[in-house]
Amino acid sequence: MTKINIAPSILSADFGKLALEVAEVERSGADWLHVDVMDGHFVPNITFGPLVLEAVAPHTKLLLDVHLMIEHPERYIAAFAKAGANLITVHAEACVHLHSVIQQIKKLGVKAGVAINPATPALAVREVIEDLDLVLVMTVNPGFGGQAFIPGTLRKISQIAEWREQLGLTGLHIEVDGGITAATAPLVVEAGADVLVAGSAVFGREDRAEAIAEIRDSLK
Ligand SMILES: O=C(CO)[C@@H](O)[C@H](O)COP(=O)(O)O
Ligand SMILES: [Co+2]
Repeated sequence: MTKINIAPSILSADFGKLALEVAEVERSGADWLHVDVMDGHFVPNITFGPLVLEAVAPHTKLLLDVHLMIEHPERYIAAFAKAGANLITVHAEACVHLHSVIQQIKKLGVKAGVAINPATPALAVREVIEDLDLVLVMTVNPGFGGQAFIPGTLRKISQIAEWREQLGLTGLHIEVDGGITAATAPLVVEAGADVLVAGSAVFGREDRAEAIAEIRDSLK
């Protein structure tokens, strides 16, 4: 059976006590920590940069999963790797030379992911899929937490899972991001996802252990 990883997104955490928030989701059964970087250009919202990641990194042993929603990600990859990123995901829509950006990430000894927006076809990752550690299928339009899951993204998850199977890419993760709750988690896992980002569904709840357990229980 495939292990399903739950990755709380710190976008919905209380930034005033970020280290405590991160420690709490780690104690509560999270597998990865999802770090949403937004630049106010690729997406309308602005979050944080490598300095905040560097401040968080010593407070957790969770895999640091950095989601770059920024233009020109190639300019910032080295800084995020140095700050402690274990996995860096760039958007296909933000990279003119996607293959080259993936190689840049891997040369730094960091795992590489490519994200696609709801309107971007799965084909956008097909030519590079064999070089990747992860494909991130956005299940909402990027920029904000707390949005509703877009059901039309399920067929893309299935398509990517089919390529994973056909090409024997057993180590390739399929991550989903946006609107993941105990209600939508079974649908995306059924389609082939194995990394579930959950922002508001975890940090929006008082009891984070209960929130993570509810998502896991929904998969039984
Ligand atoms: O990348 C993003 C948003 O652009 C996400 O990682 C959000 O943080 C997910 O939030 P929820 O939909 O789970 O509240
Ligand atoms: Co994200």
